[in-house]
Amino acid sequence: MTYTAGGPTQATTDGPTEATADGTGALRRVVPPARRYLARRKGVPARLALWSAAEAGQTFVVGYGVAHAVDRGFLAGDTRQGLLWLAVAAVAVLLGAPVIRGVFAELAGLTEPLRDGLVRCAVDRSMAEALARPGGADRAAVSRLTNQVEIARDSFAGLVLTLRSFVFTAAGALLGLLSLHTALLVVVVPPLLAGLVLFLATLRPMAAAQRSALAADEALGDHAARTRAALRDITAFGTAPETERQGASLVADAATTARALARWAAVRTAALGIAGHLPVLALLVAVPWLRGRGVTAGALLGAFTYLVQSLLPAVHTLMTALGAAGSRLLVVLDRILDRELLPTVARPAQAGPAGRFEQPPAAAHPGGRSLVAADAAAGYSAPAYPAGEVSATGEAVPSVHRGTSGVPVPGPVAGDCGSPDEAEGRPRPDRTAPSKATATQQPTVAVELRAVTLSYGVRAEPVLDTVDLRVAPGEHIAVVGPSGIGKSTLTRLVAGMLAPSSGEVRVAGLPVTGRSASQLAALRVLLPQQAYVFAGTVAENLTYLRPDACPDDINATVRSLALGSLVARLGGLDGLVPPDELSQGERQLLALARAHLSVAPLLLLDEATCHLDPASEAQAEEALARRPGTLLVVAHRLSSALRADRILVLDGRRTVCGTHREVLARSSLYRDLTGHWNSGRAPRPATAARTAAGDARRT
Ligand SMILES: Nc1ncnc2c1ncn2[C@@H]1O[C@H](COP(=O)(O)OP(=O)(O)OP(=O)(O)O)[C@@H](O)[C@H]1O
Repeated sequence: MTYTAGGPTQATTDGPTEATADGTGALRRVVPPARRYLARRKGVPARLALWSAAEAGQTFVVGYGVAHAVDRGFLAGDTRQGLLWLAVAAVAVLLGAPVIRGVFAELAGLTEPLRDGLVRCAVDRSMAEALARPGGADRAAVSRLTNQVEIARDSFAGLVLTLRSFVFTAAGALLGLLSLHTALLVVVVPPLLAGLVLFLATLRPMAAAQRSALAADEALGDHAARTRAALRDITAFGTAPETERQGASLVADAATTARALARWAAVRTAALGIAGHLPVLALLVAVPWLRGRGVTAGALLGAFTYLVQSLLPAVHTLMTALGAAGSRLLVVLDRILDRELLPTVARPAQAGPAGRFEQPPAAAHPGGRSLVAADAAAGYSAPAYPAGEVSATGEAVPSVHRGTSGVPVPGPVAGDCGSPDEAEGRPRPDRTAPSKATATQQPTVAVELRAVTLSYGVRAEPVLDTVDLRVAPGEHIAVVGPSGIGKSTLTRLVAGMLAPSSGEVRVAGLPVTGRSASQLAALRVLLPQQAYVFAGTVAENLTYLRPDACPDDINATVRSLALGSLVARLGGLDGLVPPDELSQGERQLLALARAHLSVAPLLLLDEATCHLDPASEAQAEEALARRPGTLLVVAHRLSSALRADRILVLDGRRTVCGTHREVLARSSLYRDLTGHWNSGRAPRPATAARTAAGDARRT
């Protein structure tokens, strides 16, 4: 499949890398639209400032009224004046409600248009992405984006409120200090400014670090999710070490970015300490000096009150809000506004005449594209998993070509699975690997197992134990045995996808262990139970393993497998295959036809006909048996076993091979199996069979 661990890494780190490189990427991108946004709403901040001033005045009047009611009224014995000042304070309290309402109404004038604009962006992007991957639209993306919009709106509102409160509180506190004594400002302002400057200096690198950490986390998550989805193909193509290496590298990236973020967080904490606590300390240390300059005890007490009650909490809130909400806002805005990710929004040329979005070229075919094609459209076309679909039927293919229909179809990976035909973008067999002609000329044995033992773990009981087998070229072999006995393991060994723990496996006279994917591709085709087809034309699906097949060959295959009606229903050989709309059996038929058309001298069918009815299975197996070459079939029906020249009964150490009559005579397990197949009951489970074998070995 297309999934490449390299792909996501590249795709997701491009932006962050840029942002990290100069530390200003996100700010540079976000500031111009933010300026334009505010410029269009100049009146709103001004009105907000007026309401904020009124709010500050209201707060001042409440305190002022209470103080005078006490000092000039009740304590001075003038109850009337005391009540009058209290009435002033009460009016101020009552006026507080409309003032707060005014503040929030103006705030909404700033935040709600922002939200609307961002929602529009998010919807446009979702539409663009849905058009770019028909049938594969990521519905969760819409919810993710709208969630991000809410985050942006809330962060923005919080920031505006905090900034506003800081400006008015700080101004009030500094004016208060100034009114008490100018010397107080000399002591308080330097550490306050130093902390603020240090804090502002951390903003850009911190945002870049946050973005990088986020991107690294996403790349890692993406890799994990895609690896999980591609496990089967990764195993099939033996690319686990490469996947693991890429995973380890992404983990290292995530750790590095998390450490960078932690370093900046430490600097920010230091800034908070300097601005938030140093002024109080400085004031304490400077008391003798201040007293010498005529600052009274009452003024000192007032200064401490201003610092502890107003200024420092305001600084703390500002830094926390700017640090958390500000960075978050920057990152989220940058993502939502990222034009690179908005193809149809950013490029009006793609809009249709009526202003409707036209489908991008990759989407110009009906739905049901395979994951391969969808991933490729999403940008993951850089191949990482060496392959050639050869081994695993039809689609575990890492790169995407455009077929003659213009539809992306899986193709080979340059360098590792045979050189692509540049003219047609089609796979070619590896010329260095033995061709069918040479393979059939040279070897007298098509498949050979020499004392093959395979255990999946060091201490695990062997699944196959010193198995010997020789299959002649052109022979048709059926492999039977209860569930879990090792039939698939055997096919994977013969296909070269598993290395034996001991012994040797040869195909066409050549050891398969250690061969490259392309060399193995020239030797055999393995069809697993789960048949893959990809979104492309019928012809592209059928000729994938033999791109140079002529129409006569294709038609002969279609006839041999009785595919005529299916092909006709799909619109002929040029009709498009909708993978999601085919039944399992139809998919198996297409995969079988593809194998039939291939020139590999050995076909391995691992229950590849299990979804076919007995008649279709018989037709397919007979067609594949007539095809020049050797056929090894994991049989799940007696009829399938009876069609073979010989039957290999896997039964632990008591594995037997021979004609139906021979194995019937020699293998109790085979007698058991045929009895069960005839009666339709489940055969004896492998574990029981293996326990019996183990018992036999021990005795
Ligand atoms: N990758 C693996 N790691 C560990 N054990 C495995 C692995 N693959 C298969 N096995 C074990 O090896 C044994 C044989 O499995 P295998 O798939 O070859 O059996 P099978 O005969 O094909 O079974 P079935 O008919 O159910 O497909 C089973 O016990 C299985 O659990």
